[in-house]
Amino acid sequence: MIPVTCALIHFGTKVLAVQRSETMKLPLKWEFAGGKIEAGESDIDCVKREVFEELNIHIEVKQRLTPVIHTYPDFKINLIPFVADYVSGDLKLKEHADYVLCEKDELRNLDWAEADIPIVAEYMKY
Ligand SMILES: Nc1nc2c([nH]c(=O)n2[C@@H]2O[C@H](COP(=O)(O)OP(=O)(O)OP(=O)(O)O)[C@@H](O)[C@H]2O)c(=O)[nH]1
Repeated sequence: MIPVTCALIHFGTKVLAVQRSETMKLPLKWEFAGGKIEAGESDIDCVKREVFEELNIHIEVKQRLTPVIHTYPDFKINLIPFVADYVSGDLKLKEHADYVLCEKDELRNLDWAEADIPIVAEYMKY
């Protein structure tokens, strides 16, 4: 099972979602920025590192949501979500096809990676 972190990043009242590119696994699905935990790395250090690598921004982690274990046809992940605030940096997409800043109730309209669906549902009640 692959441990993966992701961040629901607040920009004021909005939250950031990113779209996977056509060449990534789960092409064109929406997700929260993040990635695989490296050996010896904490989950919070991981999410901060991945967000900077993917988006060129710094975040402050505020809260951990409930992890989701999800089995895709060819791999299984433990997806660990964090709510975070944007701190600094110009947002630049390094890997993703697109991004959107959504109000909470707009998140449901995106075509999410399956593992993210329970996270979006929990965040609705947050
Ligand atoms: N970062 C991130 N990954 C997610 C989310 N939901 C979800 O199913 N994943 C899956 O978790 C896996 C690990 O994320 P990653 O971004 O480090 O991996 P990747 O597939 O881009 O890299 P890879 O091609 O080197 O394996 C991906 O296969 C991705 O599809 C999410 O919200 N954020």
